[in-house]
Amino acid sequence: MFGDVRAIAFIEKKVFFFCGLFSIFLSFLLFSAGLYVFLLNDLDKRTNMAKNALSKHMESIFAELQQVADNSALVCEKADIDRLRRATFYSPIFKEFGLFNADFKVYCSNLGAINISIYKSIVSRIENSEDRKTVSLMNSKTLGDATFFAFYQRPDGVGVNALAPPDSIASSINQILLPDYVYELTLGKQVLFSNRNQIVSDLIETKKVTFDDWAIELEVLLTTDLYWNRLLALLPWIFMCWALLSIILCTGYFTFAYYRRSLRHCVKRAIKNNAMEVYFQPIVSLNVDGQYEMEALIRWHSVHHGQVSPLVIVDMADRLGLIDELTWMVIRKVGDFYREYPLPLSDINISVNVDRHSLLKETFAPSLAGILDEYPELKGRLGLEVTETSALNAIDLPIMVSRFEHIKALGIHLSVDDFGTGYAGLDFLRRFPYDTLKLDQIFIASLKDDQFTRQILTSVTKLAKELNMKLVAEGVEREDQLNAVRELGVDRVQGYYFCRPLPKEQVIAWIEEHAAHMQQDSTRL
Ligand SMILES: Nc1nc2c(ncn2[C@@H]2O[C@@H]3COP(=O)(O)O[C@H]4[C@@H](O)[C@H](n5cnc6c(=O)[nH]c(N)nc65)O[C@@H]4COP(=O)(O)O[C@H]3[C@H]2O)c(=O)[nH]1
Repeated sequence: MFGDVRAIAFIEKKVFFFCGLFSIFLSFLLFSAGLYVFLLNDLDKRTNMAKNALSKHMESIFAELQQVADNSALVCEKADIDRLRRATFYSPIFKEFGLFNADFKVYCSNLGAINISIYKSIVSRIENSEDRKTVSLMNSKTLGDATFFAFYQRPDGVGVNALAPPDSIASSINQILLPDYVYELTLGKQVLFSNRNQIVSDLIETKKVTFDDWAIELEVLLTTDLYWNRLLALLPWIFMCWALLSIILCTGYFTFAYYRRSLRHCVKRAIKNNAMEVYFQPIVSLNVDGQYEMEALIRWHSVHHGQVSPLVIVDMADRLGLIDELTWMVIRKVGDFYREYPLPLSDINISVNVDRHSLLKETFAPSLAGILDEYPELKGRLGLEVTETSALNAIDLPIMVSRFEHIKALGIHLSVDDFGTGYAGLDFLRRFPYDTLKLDQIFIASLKDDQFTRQILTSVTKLAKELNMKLVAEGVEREDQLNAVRELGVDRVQGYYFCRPLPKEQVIAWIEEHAAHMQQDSTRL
């Protein structure tokens, strides 16, 4: 087994290279596509988190304003100014608080009494707002050009405004979005915060959310820079994935290759793909009629296992549960042979080997009838050779007899193959309607020198004649064997003496040559 694995590994050296190449491609594909999807999701998630954080921040801002408004009156005395100062001191973001009246005049601030009118555009926004709140970005003397203003007016007209640097609003979302994402926070048309100027690469995706209550818009940008930086950080993982995938792919490949090269799989595939060949061996008649028959024998040259013995094929097919498929394949090939050479084969019967267990199956005869319909040229010419490998029990015996009758009714000739090697006793011959008895080659080999074998074969020959069965001697290789079987009264001979099993074209050539010889012999007589 290990020798085989090493052989495969040697032949398939380049597999390592391709597995490695494919794995690295796959690892990069997995990680780059995965990262892309992850970042898109993350952008979505983080933008929504930022939106929630900003909403909460705005709520806390107005809660602060509401608290200051609740404690204020329409006066601006020292106590009021001190209160506003305290509010400023304790406020996390506001740097200035002011109070305004129902006419939208700011009359008091933490710096002292003042008198400033609120812009009309702001007034109308407060008036149009359901809960009388609004925010704005305006110029302020203390905090500069773009100062964040928040306004809240109590139902009785007393209102509070507060000023904060614009980036204090953005601070609530910085933790969520920075440093990964570039974002821009705008209020109306003005920018509260933006780090857009940091963008040096292309954009992959932009996500926008708006806060309709405050005319605030948040735009979060996913840049290719972030993508590549993250991918670079994932390099160690990509290499680990590459190594792992390479191992998995190579192991998978070699296991698969080993399995594909196993005899089991090769036999299975060859039967399924009809990839085996059938050779034909003539069975020559010793009578003057010169009539002969042929036996179809399976042959298979496997790419991985070379020439495989028919006995091994049959055994493996049996173990794989494909013995019937093998039989049907051989019979169909015999049918094709008749179709291809109708004239030379017109008077020749061909027999096929069949496993006895197949014959016991109820489906065997109907399937065979189906093939005979498919190949009418087989009718009356097909024979089956059955080897007796085990004794039939009392249950199987009557079943077998009825199966035999069914098969014979289809016009099929039946032969006992390898007679003498199995359990087929003389009583067995009387019970079954066999047409032909084939004497196993083991007897023929020892016939000349072994008195005992000669005696057995003499009585078997006698019985076969009594039962009106044809006799075939298998494995006749030499002339002395031929003379010995002739003396016994055997009328047909199969063996290398006449012809080895041949592929179809060669056996047709043999038939034509043999016919020519017969012709010459008969004219000489
Ligand atoms: N030494 C010697 N051998 C000779 C001589 N003349 C013929 N043979 C060989 O004897 C075997 C005769 O076939 P079998 O007894 O049915 O024995 C067959 C048969 O039982 C089985 N087999 C072959 N083809 C099939 C098939 O299609 N289906 C099934 N179920 N079994 C098959 O495999 C066995 C072996 O087949 P093969 O190797 O083709 O061997 C063949 C044939 O090549 C000879 O003069 N000397």
